[in-house]
Amino acid sequence: MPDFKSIKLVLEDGTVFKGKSFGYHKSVAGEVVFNTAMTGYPESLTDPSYEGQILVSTYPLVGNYGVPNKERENGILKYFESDRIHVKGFVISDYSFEYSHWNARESLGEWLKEHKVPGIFGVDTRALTKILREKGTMLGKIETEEETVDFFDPNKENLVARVSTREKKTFGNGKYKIVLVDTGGKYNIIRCLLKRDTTVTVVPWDYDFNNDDYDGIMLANGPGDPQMCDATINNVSKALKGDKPIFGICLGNQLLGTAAGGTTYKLKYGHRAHNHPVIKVGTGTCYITSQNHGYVLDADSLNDEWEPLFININDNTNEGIRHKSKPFFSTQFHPEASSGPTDTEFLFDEFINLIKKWKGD
Ligand SMILES: NC(=O)CC[C@H](N)C(=O)O
Repeated sequence: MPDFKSIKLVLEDGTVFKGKSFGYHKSVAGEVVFNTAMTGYPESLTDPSYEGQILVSTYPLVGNYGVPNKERENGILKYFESDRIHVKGFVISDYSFEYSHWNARESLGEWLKEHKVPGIFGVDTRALTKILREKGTMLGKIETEEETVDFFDPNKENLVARVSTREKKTFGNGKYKIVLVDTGGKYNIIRCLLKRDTTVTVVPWDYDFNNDDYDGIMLANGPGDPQMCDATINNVSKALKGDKPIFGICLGNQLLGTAAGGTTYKLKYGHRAHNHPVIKVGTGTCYITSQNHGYVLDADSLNDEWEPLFININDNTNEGIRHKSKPFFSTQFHPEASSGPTDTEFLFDEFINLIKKWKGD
C-alpha cells in the first residue's frame, strides 16, 4: 500500500478523528453531515446542495466502482449531477485502492485531487455519525499537519448565489416550455424533464421569470438556508397569483412553502439517504425516497389554501405540499433520485399532466 499522509477531522465540540489523506491534500472547514446510502458517491459529491458541507459516508466501503466517464448528452454530463464536486471534503471509513466498473475512468482519489477536494479515510464513520445524531449537525474541519484553518459556517452565506447559473440556458426542443429556477439544481431534474417532451430554460436563482413565455415552473434543489433565497421567494410569490403549474423539489419545496407564507426550520441532523419512507397523505401508500436536506418546511405554518402532500414516517416531518385548487405542488424528497430509488419519478408525469390540463391539450 502506498504511503498516505496523515490528516484529521476536527469537530467543533473538540472531537478529533485521525485518518489518512486520499484526495487533494489541504485543510478545509464546513458543516459536517452524514449520508447513510450504500452507493452514489459520484452523484452526491457533484450535488450542488452539498456546497459548503463536509460529507461523511456511513457505508464503510467507498471508491470500489471508481468514477464514471465525462460523456455529455443534451449538453450536460451524463453520469454526474453538475460540472464540479461541491462537497468541501469527503470522510470515509475504508477506501478501495482498486476499483472496477464498466464505466469507470479514474479512481475516487484521482477525481478528488483533480477538483482540489480533500478526502480522509480510516475514520470510524459510524461512531462519528452517532456523535452527530446525538449532538446534531456540527461545524468541522479537515486539517493537514501543515495547515490550520478556522471553523466556518456555510449557512451564513448565500450559497445558492454561488452555485446558480449566471445566464439563461436552454436544453431540449420539446413541446412544453419549462422554466427551471436554478438554485443549484441537479442535472437529473433536467434529464427527467427532457424525457417528457419539454424545452427546459434554466434561469439564475434571482431571475424574474414571470413575464416570460412558459408553461410550467420547476423549482430546483439547492444548498444552504432557504431563507437566503429572498429573490426567488419574491418571484415565486408573484407566480402564485397566476395559475401556471409549479413543481418544487427539496429546496423548491421550502421556497414554495415560504412564498405561500409558511416558515422553515433546521432539523437536528437532516435526512440524507436512499431509504426515507414517506406516506402520501390520505392514502396508505408509502414510497421509499432519496433525500438530502437539513432544513424542513413547517406545514402547520401554511394557510388553509394548502395541504400536506407527503409526510416522513420516521419523524413525521413534512415531505411535500400542494395547493388545494391550483396546480402547485412540491416534494421535500428527490423524485429525480440520482442517486437513489426511482419509485417517485412518476411525479414528473403528474407535473406534465397538470401542464397539459392547463394548456387544454
Ligand atoms: N437538496 C436540497 O435542496 C436541500 C435544501 C436545503 N439546502 C436543505 O438543506 O434543507
